[in-house]
Amino acid sequence: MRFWRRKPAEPQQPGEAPAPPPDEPTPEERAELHEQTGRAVERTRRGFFGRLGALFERPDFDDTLWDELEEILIGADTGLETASTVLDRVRQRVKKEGVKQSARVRELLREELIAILREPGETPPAWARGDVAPPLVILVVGVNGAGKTTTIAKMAHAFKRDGATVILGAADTFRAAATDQLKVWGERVGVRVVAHQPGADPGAVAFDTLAAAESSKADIVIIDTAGRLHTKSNLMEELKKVDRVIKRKDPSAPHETLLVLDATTGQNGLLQARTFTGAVGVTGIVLAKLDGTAKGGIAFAIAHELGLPVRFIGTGERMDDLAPFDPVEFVDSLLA
Ligand SMILES: Nc1nc2c(ncn2[C@@H]2O[C@H](COP(=O)(O)OP(=O)(O)OP(=O)(O)O)[C@@H](O)[C@H]2O)c(=O)[nH]1
Repeated sequence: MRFWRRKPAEPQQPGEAPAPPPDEPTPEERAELHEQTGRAVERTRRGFFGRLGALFERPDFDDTLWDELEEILIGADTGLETASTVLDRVRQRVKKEGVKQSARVRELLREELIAILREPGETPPAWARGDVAPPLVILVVGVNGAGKTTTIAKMAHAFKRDGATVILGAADTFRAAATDQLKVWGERVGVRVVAHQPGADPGAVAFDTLAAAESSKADIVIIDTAGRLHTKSNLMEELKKVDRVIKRKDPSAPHETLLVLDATTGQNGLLQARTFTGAVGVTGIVLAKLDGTAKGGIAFAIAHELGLPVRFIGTGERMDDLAPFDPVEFVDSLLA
């Protein structure tokens, strides 16, 4: 699956054709996305959404259907508010259309689940749009252990595969191990890592990473940050500072700020997300470890309650185990 798209050269003459629209995925890429998404939601599907099959097997339905649907959605960690919204919308349409067949309810449920995931809007991420002059800067935030470092490595690997030169910035200077871990991944992926001594100023690391990207004409910069939550206010101040340093170098950057959430923590992740979005302008979510949980319904809560798009899903521990998030693919895999 192609992730990154280079900014086309500026048109030579005024009036010359603008950049072409993003490439449509090839049938092979579609198949790959389908396989990866299916694998990532396997547990959620088996755990909760699998029960939908039996519900909709009956040709008609009665009022108990709504309670059962609510139980399934909440069980998968969509949260009460999001579950109620989806089901209210389905119910209204059922009433309006005078639906009698459960197969039609299933169709409406599918449509409303997709609509929820599309609520944050459908603007593609900066790396896929091809409208950012390099270096494209991605700031990555999230609590320790969420899967930040692994996700950064996976992203770097994917962008590199697409032909981009990538530089990583180890701005989690709080833990020496974090820098070491990023360096190990950098070597494995084959991308440069800019790092300072433990305890150094994370802003200085960000600054040097951008400078290195500029001088080497890199396409993409990904900056790792600290994620200790026990000194929350310090952490948020530190993140704000990193963000300011980046903006001083390039006022349009960071072009994306991604919050990595551990999908296995379900609704807890939502609370974390609120803390981070309050401090830095998060533009998207990465749901790491989606393959390891039956709580994949959290994706609906993220879209509906935070209004943030999910950009990537973690589908396993290997370098290739990262997939772009596709609302239709996601819902169809859950309902399969
Ligand atoms: N199954 C699965 N495991 C994952 C995924 N992403 C990360 N992990 C695992 O989750 C653990 C934590 O990942 P890290 O990348 O070290 O997490 P981090 O947020 O950088 O944590 P710190 O380095 O402690 O800040 C590792 O064992 C990863 O292999 C995923 O998508 N699926």
